[in-house]
Amino acid sequence: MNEDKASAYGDERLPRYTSYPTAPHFSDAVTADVYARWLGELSPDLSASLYLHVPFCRQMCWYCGCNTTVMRSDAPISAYVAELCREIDTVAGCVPHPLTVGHVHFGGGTPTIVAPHEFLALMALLRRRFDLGPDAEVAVEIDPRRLERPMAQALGEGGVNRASLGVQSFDPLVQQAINRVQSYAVTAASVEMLHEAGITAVNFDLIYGLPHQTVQSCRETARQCLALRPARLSVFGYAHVPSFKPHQRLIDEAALPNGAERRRQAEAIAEVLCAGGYRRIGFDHYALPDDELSIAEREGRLHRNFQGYTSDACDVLVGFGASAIGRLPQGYVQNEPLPRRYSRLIGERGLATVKGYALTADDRLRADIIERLMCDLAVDVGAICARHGTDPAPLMNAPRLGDVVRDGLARIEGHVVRVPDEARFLVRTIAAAFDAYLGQGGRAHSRAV
Ligand SMILES: C=Cc1c2[nH]c(c1C)Cc1[nH]c(c(CCC(=O)O)c1C)Cc1[nH]c(c(C)c1CCC(=O)O)Cc1[nH]c(c(C)c1C=C)C2
Ligand SMILES: C[C@H]1O[C@@H](n2cnc3c(N)ncnc32)[C@H](O)[C@@H]1O
Ligand code: MET
Ligand code: SF4
Repeated sequence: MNEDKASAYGDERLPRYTSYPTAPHFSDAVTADVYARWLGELSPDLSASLYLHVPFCRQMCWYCGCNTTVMRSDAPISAYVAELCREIDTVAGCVPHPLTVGHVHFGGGTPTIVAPHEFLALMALLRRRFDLGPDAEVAVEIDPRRLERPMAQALGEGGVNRASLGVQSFDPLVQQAINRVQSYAVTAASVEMLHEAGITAVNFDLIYGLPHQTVQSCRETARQCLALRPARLSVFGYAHVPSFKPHQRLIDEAALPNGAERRRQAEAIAEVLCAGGYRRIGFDHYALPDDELSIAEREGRLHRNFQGYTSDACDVLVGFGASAIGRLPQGYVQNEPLPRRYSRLIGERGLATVKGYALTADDRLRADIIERLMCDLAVDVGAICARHGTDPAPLMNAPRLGDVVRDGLARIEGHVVRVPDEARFLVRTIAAAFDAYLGQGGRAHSRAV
């Protein structure tokens, strides 16, 4: 792989391909009525997963790119939980039979900001309205700075069996610069509380490319993580997009590492984690060899959804809450992102769909190719085209694919496209060669590395 080319590709702004087409291509043609009809058409043999979004935090981390707002009082949060319940009832009422659910994910924001009894009520409602098997995976995103024992216990009681903790960086200088002070002791105490509640499958989120972060500081954070032995880690490159996340202006741009430094940081974290016994999953996840994500990766059963890499092979993803995205066989739906407008829409109709996308045959083909490439770092375009009953030649002849092959980012054998390990961090670049909408979104994406 040519180093200069690799760094030029790494500086490109590209989608993360958590869906195809990506969210910027959704339109208001998909309304709540369309969603209700799509739900009504679901066949009983489909497996479903649920995503519930809680868009509140007690304090803003300056780097944050998630859909969240600072909420200091509890009353609006309780009101929001009631709206989530109304949405759950409405959706369940639109489906002609109880959906079989294998995975539930609470994301945010900080879902553990709700009161313990509210969380238990939400879980009880989900169990009443859906067919949640005894081995359903229930995962919750957690802010370790705010986790208290009663909530940890409620999570365990409610059936949570996976927790994802925001760690980001253990470096005190970096923590000051991002307005997120969180000692190693606080993180360790959260892990301990979760263990006591019976929740042993833990994920840590880390970020590189933050202000004042260095290769050395990234290595040190990764080493500290090893001591706590989470089953998984997600390692994201800081996406600095102050034009649509204005609080990111509080980040000192002069202290941000450049593209070459970001690449060294990502590689340093990978090196420490792999030396510590973790396997690399896709371009930004790491997992212990006996973790379900590692097993799924080895068996070619890895998938990609809005949370990133997953072993979840669901046919239907139902999203609840402000900004939540759903994926049905017919296409994507997205809820209103602003909590106040979300509340109003739920009050009026019980649904808050404002955008979406009806998939075409060509979208399904490209979505399959991009997902396999993002998950396996290789894709048999010939086999996927055969399944879709179409000719692989136009895809294999895409000019961008020729470019990345010429520059050593991918190899082609017959109709198989393979990404060599040294180009793993650039897999989005190769996936983009199969994206028919590339460059049409008009919105800023984050850097490829
Ligand atoms: C918990 C917070 C979430 C993060 N990302 C998502 C959630 C729920 C999901 C998400 N992120 C983006 C989209 C749009 C469509 C897509 O690319 O597939 C969705 C559904 C895009 C996005 N993510 C970040 C930014 C700045 C953008 C917009 C620009 C772009 O499309 O690239 C930053 C960011 N947010 C999160 C992560 C992990 C991340 C960057 C590494 C959290
Ligand atoms: C859900 C996870 O997303 C990551 N995260 C949140 N905001 C950003 C951003 N701007 N860039 C990269 N990663 C981010 C954090 O690691 C968080 O824990
Ligand atoms: N809000 C939590 C945290 O930052 C979970 C990850 S970010 C959605 O710690
Ligand atoms: S990173 Fe997590 S805790 Fe921080 S503002 Fe974003 S959602 Fe809230």
